Amino acid sequence: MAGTTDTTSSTGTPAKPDPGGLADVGVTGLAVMGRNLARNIARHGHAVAVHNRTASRVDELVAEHGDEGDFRPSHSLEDFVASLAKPRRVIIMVKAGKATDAVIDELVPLLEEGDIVVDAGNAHYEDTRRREHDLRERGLHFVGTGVSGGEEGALEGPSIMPGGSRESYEALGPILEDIAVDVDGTPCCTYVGPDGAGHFVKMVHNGIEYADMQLIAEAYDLLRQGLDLSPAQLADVFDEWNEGDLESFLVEITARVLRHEDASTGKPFVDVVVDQAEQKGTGRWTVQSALDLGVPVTGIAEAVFARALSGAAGQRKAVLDRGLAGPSGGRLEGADAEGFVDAVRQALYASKVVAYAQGFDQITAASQEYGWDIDRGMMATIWRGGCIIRARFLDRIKQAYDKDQHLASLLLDDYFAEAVADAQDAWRRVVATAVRLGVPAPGFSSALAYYDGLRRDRLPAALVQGLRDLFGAHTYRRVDAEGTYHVLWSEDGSEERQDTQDQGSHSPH
Ligand SMILES: NC(=O)C1=CN([C@@H]2O[C@H](COP(=O)(O)OP(=O)(O)OC[C@H]3O[C@@H](n4cnc5c(N)ncnc54)[C@H](OP(=O)(O)O)[C@@H]3O)[C@@H](O)[C@H]2O)C=CC1
Ligand SMILES: O=C(CO)[C@H](O)[C@H](O)COP(=O)(O)O
Repeated sequence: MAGTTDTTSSTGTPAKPDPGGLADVGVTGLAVMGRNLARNIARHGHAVAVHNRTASRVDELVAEHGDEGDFRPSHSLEDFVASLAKPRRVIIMVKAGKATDAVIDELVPLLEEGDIVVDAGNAHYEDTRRREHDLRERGLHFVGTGVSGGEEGALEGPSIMPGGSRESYEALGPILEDIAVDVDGTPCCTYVGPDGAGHFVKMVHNGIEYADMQLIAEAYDLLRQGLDLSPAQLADVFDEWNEGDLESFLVEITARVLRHEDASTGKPFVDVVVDQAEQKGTGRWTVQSALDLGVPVTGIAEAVFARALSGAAGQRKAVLDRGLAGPSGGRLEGADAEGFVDAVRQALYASKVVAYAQGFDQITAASQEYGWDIDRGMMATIWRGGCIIRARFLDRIKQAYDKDQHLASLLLDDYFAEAVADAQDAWRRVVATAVRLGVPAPGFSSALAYYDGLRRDRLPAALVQGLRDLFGAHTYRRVDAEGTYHVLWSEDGSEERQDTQDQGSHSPH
């Protein structure tokens, strides 16, 4: 019963708040995300204890929204912990990194065995693994959970990706599923896997978010440069695309941003914004992790590098001042222009499929590496609503993994294989046009290169292996025999088998 020691009925239904009793759950860190998450929890009938380092945020929350539910404000962590029913469920929603460690250090001595500490910020999954290990040793559950949806999602229903122990999910899951957004009767929240799994999946979500936005930006740039369409005309194009396979939150808000006019100048808003994309780091983390796991996430990497290039202001100015050669440029005319808008739509869709396929490959690799046993179909399910990358085609991804849990690549699923096959002529045309016009489209072109690489029977990696063997005796394997080999490049050019003593020093071939 809420307000005593138990907050959910045996069916997992939230119980009615008891104003005199203890709180069901606590949130510390009441900036935009924590404040809205606490309001969401309270609106769902749970008594929520609220705390923030700077006490005024607590008072503001209660003054402005106290009538939305049962808030239990505290100005000290001691009072905050004392106001919670046991096992205590504490959600930390503060700045990722040192701030999270500082809050955990202060919180842990106040807790008891069996209590649950939830980090709902954007933590690095390696930090989460470390914290989970340390807190487990002290008898506490540590749940690293991804929360996506931004300020509005936190309030109206985010997508939630919790990791940690299964046992902790038993106690926490009902509240999280309650506040998560619902799509077709399914909450966008599920248990992801042990220790850092939740934060890993959130990190990849953000990486895909970077790739998605880069592709959208390239589509906009190509159409603006190639066809001279205005931002307002492009807003209509994105609106139309949002009616079809590309339907997604990011495409929807692209139309809004492109249609928006700057109040002080009357110019299109997009033309008064400094063209340097910033980043808080989750995209970079995704690429760093992918490098360690050996998974090509070219779409995400190109997006991170494109932001870095945009931010290299000094270098860009120096190049602009000097002027570097490019194509004569010009707009697309006649047959070149005909059908180009739709070609870009198809290129965007195909490139997006590649970016998601790569992101899911990274989840697969990490799940194997860390023994997380992540259900990829469920990840697609909980990304269908609430989060920034929510999109119609996540239903298709869910269906693909429902059909084959061991699918080696999303590109192999019949639906996606056919969709990309249908789009490929347009995709090639768009990439070729971008090259011809000198419009940078690293997302589109790297996605196509990845697709073509994956399709190839033989790759030039064979030559790379030969070069490595020549300059560094790094060895190679043969297509027609087991073992590893080395050519005696500086002797008579004969081949040696390297991996077995008893095979003799020269290859039988
Ligand atoms: N903003 C967004 O759209 C999203 C954010 N996130 C993640 O959610 C978390 C919260 O984000 P957001 O709401 O934007 O807030 P911020 O990331 O701006 O963090 C501000 C909060 O952190 C607290 N804080 C900072 N340092 C400390 C410290 N040393 N000790 C105690 N508290 C500290 C602040 O307290 P004080 O008021 O005292 O300064 C404040 O409550 C972050 O991890 C973020 O990455 C996740 C998804 C989306
Ligand atoms: O977590 C998020 C959504 O789920 C944020 O949108 C993300 O932090 C934005 O990242 P960046 O500032 O690096 O673009």
